[in-house]
Amino acid sequence: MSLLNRLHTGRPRTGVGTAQPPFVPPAGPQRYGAPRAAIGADRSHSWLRRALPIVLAHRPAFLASLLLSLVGLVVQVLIPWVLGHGALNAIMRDRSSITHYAIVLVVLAAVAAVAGYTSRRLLMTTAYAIEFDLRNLFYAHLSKMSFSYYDKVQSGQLISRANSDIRSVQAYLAYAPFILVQSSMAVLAFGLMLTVNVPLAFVAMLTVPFVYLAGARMRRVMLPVSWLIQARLAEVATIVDENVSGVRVVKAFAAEGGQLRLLARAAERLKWACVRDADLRARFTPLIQNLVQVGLVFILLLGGWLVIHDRLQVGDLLTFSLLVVMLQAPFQMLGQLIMMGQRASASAKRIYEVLDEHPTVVDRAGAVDLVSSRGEIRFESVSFAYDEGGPLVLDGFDLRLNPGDTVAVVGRAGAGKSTVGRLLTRFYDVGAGRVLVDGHDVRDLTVASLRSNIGLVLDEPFLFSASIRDNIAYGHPDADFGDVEAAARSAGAHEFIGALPDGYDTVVGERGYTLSGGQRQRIAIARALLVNPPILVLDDATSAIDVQVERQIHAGLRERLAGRTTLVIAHRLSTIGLADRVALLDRGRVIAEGTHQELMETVPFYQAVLAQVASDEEQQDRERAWERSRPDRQPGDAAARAGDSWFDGGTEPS
Ligand SMILES: Nc1ncnc2c1ncn2[C@@H]1O[C@H](COP(=O)(O)OP(=O)(O)OP(=O)(O)O)[C@@H](O)[C@H]1O
Repeated sequence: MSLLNRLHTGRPRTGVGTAQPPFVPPAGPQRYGAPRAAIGADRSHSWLRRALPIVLAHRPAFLASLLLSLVGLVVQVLIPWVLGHGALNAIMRDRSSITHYAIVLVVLAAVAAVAGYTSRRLLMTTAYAIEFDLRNLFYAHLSKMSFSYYDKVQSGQLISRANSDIRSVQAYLAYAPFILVQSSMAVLAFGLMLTVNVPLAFVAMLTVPFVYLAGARMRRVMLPVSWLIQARLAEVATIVDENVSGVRVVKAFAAEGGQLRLLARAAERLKWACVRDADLRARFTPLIQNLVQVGLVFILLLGGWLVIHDRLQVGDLLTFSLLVVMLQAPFQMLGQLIMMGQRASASAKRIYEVLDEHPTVVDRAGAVDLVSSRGEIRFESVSFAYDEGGPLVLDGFDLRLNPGDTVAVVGRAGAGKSTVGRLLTRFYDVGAGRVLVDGHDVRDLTVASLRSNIGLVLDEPFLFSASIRDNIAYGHPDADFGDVEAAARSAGAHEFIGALPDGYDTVVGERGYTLSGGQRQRIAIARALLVNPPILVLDDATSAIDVQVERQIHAGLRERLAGRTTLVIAHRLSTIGLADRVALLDRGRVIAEGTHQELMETVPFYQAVLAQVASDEEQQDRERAWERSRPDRQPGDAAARAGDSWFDGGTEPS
């Protein structure tokens, strides 16, 4: 039994089923699961309120941490109070009581230490759990977004939002309540002051309204700067990302200098924003922190006067001075909290900008699964533009493929050939008309089931930094080695893979750049064949393969294509040979259909298109010759690099 047939057994040949229920994370400990909560959907709410469900999802550990921090705090505040009393008692009344007070102080210090450690440990764990949830949420959202979204965004922007923005939101969500609890030390200290001397307690707090005013001003001026920093961090990330992904183009054009200047300019702009931020911090932070010290001056003045006039005990004055110093730490933290809050607010808005975008291609209510398609495809009066109100790429496009047909779509460059394949797979939805598979509008089918019935091979295949075997088995990870090898043979890849140092275990470099363009394409064809889809779309899938090798691949493919519906987006003369029928595309519609021979004989425009294709091929041949002469294609290097130990500091979770 062939691989093709084997993979089909056990499933009905054709039909539709009910839509799959939404993904439910597996039960049990959520170590690597879906995020525990989502960001609030109401955009009119503040960023903090929208983020609250994520924090609340970690309530037990979070509350325990806050409670312990409160315990530690109360004990810390009690220490000066006990000290003041101890001093007073020992000096004025009973000297022997000093031992008793010393023991109480040691016990209090021990309780404060244990509570402090445990609360911090719990807080850190919660902080990273929040970060984990935020990042998963962000990635899960990105994975749902449609192609039209990725057409517009820069990957550097997304990377920066997934990293530094999430980090600053996490820091605030986790630490703000902790800092607020710590700041309640000020309230406790004030309460104790009131029990000692009421007028003196109010004098100690004289400067607090000024602290509030300075804090409010600081918040106002820091928000735009925080936003600017995050935006410029993303700008730098984008340039670095483009330089790394596009390093071959940069080097081919000897444009390193220009790119460095571009990066330096972005880094300079980032530096300016950071310095502005530091300047504002330097102005406001000491002001907020030291206003409290001014209170100490008033305590000493009034307290000293009261002691001299026997209206206050020396021990009470000592307690007061210690309590005023205790006020300082919360106010220091308050300054920090304001800064963190401004950065988190800017970052949250940048994250929400992504999360508030909705995918345009989604499962409709009542969508059904396409199960083992027969492979009947129809495009009916399809019109499509990439941008709303933009030029129509397809305009009244009609095409029919019966089960088992192999049809090539041919047209000038930019005529819309690849767009036809993208509409079939619902990378985009049609503007008007319908695309039908087995008689079902593709919009009435679940996206996942539709795509699992279609194998798509693109002219620029993306390979992952993994072994060749894993790359081929990407869509079918459980496939046994025999099937992987059979798919590779059909794609004409087996021989060159066998010649690599580690054969199928050879790890390819990022995006598969350690292989030639033609080798990458053959692996991509094998990857699609292994999934064994009833429908195959070959979008210029052999463009980088020598004509000789392509002929061999065609022989293997023909065997595989039998009984399967194949749409060939043909940019090459030789590829057209794979098809039984050709559809000629011009100005968004099919203007002629027939065999290659019929069109050659009867349609002069077809001849003109093929003449253009031939001239493009010559250019591609020249580029391929250059690619072959590149010195940086060393498959063995990638394997060696992949074997490098990158982490020695512990055991990573598997
Ligand atoms: N993601 C996109 N966003 C906006 N316009 C696009 C997008 N992709 C393609 N286009 C435009 O749509 C038109 C058709 O593109 P398509 O890739 O389908 O043409 P093609 O016939 O396959 O071209 P080629 O033979 O050069 O690969 C082109 O004008 C192209 O500029």
